[in-house]
Amino acid sequence: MSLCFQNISHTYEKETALIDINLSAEEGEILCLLGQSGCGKTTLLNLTAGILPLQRGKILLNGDELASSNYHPPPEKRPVGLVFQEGALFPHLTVEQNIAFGLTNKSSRKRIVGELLDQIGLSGYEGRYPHTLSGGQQQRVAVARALAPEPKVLLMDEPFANIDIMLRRHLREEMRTLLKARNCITILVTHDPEEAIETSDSIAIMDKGVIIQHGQADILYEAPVSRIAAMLIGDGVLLKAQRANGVYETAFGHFPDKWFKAHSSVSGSQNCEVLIRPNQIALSEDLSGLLITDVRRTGQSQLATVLSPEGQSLTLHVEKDVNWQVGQKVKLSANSDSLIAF
Ligand SMILES: Nc1ncnc2c1ncn2[C@@H]1O[C@H](COP(=O)(O)OP(=O)(O)OP(=O)(O)O)[C@@H](O)[C@H]1O
Repeated sequence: MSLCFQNISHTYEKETALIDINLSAEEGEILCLLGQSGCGKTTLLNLTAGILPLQRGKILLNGDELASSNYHPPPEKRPVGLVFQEGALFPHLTVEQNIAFGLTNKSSRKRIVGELLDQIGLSGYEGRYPHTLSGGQQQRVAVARALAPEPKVLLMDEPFANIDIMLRRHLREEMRTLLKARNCITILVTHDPEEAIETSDSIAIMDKGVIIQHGQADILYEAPVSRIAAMLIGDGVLLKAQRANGVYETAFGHFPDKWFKAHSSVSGSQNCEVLIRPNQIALSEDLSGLLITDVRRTGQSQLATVLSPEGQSLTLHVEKDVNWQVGQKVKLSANSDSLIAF
């Protein structure tokens, strides 16, 4: 089974929300749409769910049309489940009635609800009403309700956004296990990079209605196609530079070409930005170098702030093998040839 978006574009009156989206996900895959507010994530979900009619392009499920510009089945006729930011459970229905809401076959109802309650860890909560549940429990019930009719596609729009951070991590793990067991295709919308990395199998990074990069988190981390992609996935700082004669001149020293990935070096002479991920740069003592003005030990690494001769500050994650101190003077060097520039 696969879900395929082909040449999807969408415009709201004057505003273009999606431009020529091409994307696909396979059976059992959790695909995350990651991007800043307003980049078009919810619009793509709504087109898939049937909340919005498709204006251009096609959505195919296993090769068959799920929707196109002249085929628009209503949401209830699509094999698609939907979970919103707020569970939106029916307040007057019990947990059991909420989960069973979309089930038509009475004989299998009890069994399906029982199995789902077990999987979401809420067995015994059948008769409770939504207002007596915590936020996390309500979201679990919302997911169970969406999964009960066994949709082929599950759409989740920031489902953990209103849940506190500790529980959110736990819930993400739980949901990933549940979704993998169900084997449906999940599209998860988030603007939280950590959630995208930890929950999904692949990530589509969106910006201004366009998918700028799609792939596994590690590829996106190591080889982002642009500064926006770089800053959306993983920690890092961007440092202004000018490249000339095989050297990137920065306020914090000269970075030679050999510190950079071969294919990602900016060519010729030009202004650019160097991406520095945690632990890509090492410090070494240099009495005529950059002054360390602050050091914080984070457990995994050290956050060291250095001052350029012109008074600019740069804070970097550096290895914790040397305990750097405020007042020491240092120079920067690359730990490997893995820097990239845009
Ligand atoms: N009903 C609407 N009418 C007009 N413009 C809309 C409508 N819905 C969304 N838009 C616009 O379309 C663009 C994409 O919106 P969308 O809600 O899809 O983005 P998003 O990435 O989901 O944002 P967020 O993360 O804030 O939910 C935005 O510029 C938004 O202002």
